[in-house]
Amino acid sequence: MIRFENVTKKYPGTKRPAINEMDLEIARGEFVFLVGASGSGKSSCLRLILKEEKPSKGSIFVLGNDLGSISSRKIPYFRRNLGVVFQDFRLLPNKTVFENVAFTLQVIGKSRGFVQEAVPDVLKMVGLENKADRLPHELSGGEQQRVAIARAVVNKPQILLADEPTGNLDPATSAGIMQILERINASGTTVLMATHEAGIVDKMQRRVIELVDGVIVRDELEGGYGTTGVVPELKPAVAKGESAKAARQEVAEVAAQAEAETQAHQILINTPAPAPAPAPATRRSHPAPTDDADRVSSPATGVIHNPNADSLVDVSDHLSLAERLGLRAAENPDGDDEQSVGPVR
Ligand SMILES: Nc1ncnc2c1ncn2[C@@H]1O[C@H](COP(=O)(O)OP(=O)(O)OP(=O)(O)O)[C@@H](O)[C@H]1O
Repeated sequence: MIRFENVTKKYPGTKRPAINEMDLEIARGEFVFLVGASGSGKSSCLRLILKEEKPSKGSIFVLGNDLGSISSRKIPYFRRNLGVVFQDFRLLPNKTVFENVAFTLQVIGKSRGFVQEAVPDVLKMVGLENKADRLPHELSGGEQQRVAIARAVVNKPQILLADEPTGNLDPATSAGIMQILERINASGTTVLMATHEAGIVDKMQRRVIELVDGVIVRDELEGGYGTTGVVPELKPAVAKGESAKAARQEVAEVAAQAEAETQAHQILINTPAPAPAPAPATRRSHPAPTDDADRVSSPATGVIHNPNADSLVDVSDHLSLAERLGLRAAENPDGDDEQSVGPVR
């Protein structure tokens, strides 16, 4: 489902690569934590999967697509199979909960009937069915993140990428978010989550991939947050699951060795855990969603236009979000006027 083959990513002007000769395979339906110190390459990994960044070397395959062969014009279509959740929620401040979630579907041209059915369903799934008319600043941080998750999964993506989704939330709220992500995973969506939250990783006991300086140093099938530097560097195999199995064996050996040393020297080792706060916005009244089945966008004007409707919806202030969510191409490299937002295939 996701495969990295000898992938290196080096940003211009940097001395060492953010991702260094990485081999990785994630199968359909897995729940995978990406852990590692700040700067170890977690976000770079997610951006490469989203094709927000190109590898300097190597190949990346996602959902059967070789990302190197997807043209810029096709990227928004590719990204419709991927949901993304960020630490800072990235909601549209002047739109209600319903509108924030509906926006994703409207931009990709779903009909009003579809929107009216899908949005309440997904809001129910995240427990916000009674807050559909609230604006983001009228919600708690946890509720805002639940809206962001609803928005990410309303189009039933095959893969959900989450970059520190609990980073701004307290532990109890984070636990609620993790339950939602588990439910989404149980329904068949593959989840890849970058996190620093040791407590969450330890509790869930899912596959854990640990990065140090852009290199996978641990790939454990049912792992905890772990302790960077204790586990020796691994050479992950390309074949599915091989690296995880190898990691498990290595970890077991290291654990046995550590246990023996601990007994011999009577050494006690302690581990800590973190948690910080959220962000708000402003109000504007909102119309009911319009029929967007034939809606197209003009990258030049930043306006979504439904040729069958009387009105234009100005989304110029939302373009970067649409781009970020992969719903609209940032630019048309072919230089023609072909629209990058269109009907679902
Ligand atoms: N756009 C960029 N230009 C140059 N260097 C970058 C860029 N993005 C990331 N880097 C560098 O690449 C390395 C990996 O960064 P990345 O954001 O992937 O790490 P991370 O593990 O997600 O960190 P954090 O946990 O702090 O979010 C870091 O050294 C970072 O400074």
